Amino acid sequence: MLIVGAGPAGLYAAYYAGFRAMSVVVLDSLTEPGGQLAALYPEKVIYDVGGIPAILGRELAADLYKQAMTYNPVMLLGHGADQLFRLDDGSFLVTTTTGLLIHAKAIIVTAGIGVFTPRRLPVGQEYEGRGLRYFVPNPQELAGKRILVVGGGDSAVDYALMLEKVAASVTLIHRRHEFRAHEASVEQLRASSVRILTPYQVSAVYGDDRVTAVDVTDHDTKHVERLDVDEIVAALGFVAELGPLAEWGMELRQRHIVVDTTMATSVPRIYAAGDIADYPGKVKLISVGFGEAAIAVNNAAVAIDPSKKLFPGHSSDPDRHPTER
Ligand SMILES: Cc1cc2nc3c(=O)[nH]c(=O)nc-3n(C[C@H](O)[C@H](O)[C@H](O)COP(=O)(O)OP(=O)(O)OC[C@H]3O[C@@H](n4cnc5c(N)ncnc54)[C@H](O)[C@@H]3O)c2cc1C
Repeated sequence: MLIVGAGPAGLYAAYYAGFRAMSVVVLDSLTEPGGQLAALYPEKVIYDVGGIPAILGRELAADLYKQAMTYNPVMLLGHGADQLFRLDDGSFLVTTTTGLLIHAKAIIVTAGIGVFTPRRLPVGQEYEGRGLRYFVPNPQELAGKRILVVGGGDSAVDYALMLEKVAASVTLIHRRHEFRAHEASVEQLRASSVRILTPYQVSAVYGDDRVTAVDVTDHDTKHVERLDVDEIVAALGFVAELGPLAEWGMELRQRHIVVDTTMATSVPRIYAAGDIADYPGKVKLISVGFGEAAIAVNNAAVAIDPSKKLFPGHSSDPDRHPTER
């Protein structure tokens, strides 16, 4: 089973496909699991996931990842799904943007709002992974460091506030005077120890193996300041597009994949779940994506092997779960 997208729907589908004893490959073009939770709102509290009264986006992403890994799927992060080839026996070959070839008897597309690409910092891209990053899944990784956060939206302000608690210092630069983030967060930011520089942009990045310093330039006065930093967190937003999946032959409606009540798309043995799946009455929520993922996996199990039952049994049944509780 190939699952395209490691957002909440894809991670949950990976768990469920493992529970159904399938061998599973999960692809995500991003290097972090969690989809929108990790990319767009890691520091926001989510209140409407059943059974979890309140949880941070990044914490839910981490828990979903842990659950997804229960049956050891092959998790290919940083690999986008690219071209689809259908074989005579009804199975598929899918190429990845990184040159891999994956054979799958069925596919579940949980691609959310499509391929997310972080808006890159215009300079210093060669330092990505060596002091320049677009995600902070675990703030402790940056404990004691001198950090530059770049951006003016919710993610940038949330990251600055989160990192202030563990970092040696945090500077936030934004190219405009006004922030796009929630007013309350901006007020919190102004009251914090975060150094705020506006309207500034990063004009050069210096380092050897890793980033050591940056030049930041005042947009109005062109004044340049050199800052010694250990880590740059670029939170400049993401671009999302359906990308190669649009060419897979599935019926689409307004950039979403049309599914029936079994989550089947118009291409046999390709299913869709989560934000990308569309049907009358669709509601785009994490909890809805979980249910759709379970429906998709169980129907795919029967499509691959008609001798299997649609109902998977209960995970609480004795001998059905591999981990200790
Ligand atoms: C600010 C904000 C707050 C929100 N708050 C809530 C809330 O409180 N409660 C709630 O229920 N919902 C909330 N949502 C909505 C919720 O985040 C989405 O419904 C959920 O993330 C959808 O999950 P998904 O797995 O379908 O897709 P996504 O989370 O979008 O994940 C899809 C993944 O697929 C990957 N992908 C796409 N195309 C490809 C490809 N070709 N190859 C490989 N990988 C690919 C992407 O990189 C991405 O990681 C919020 C959304 C936002 C933006």
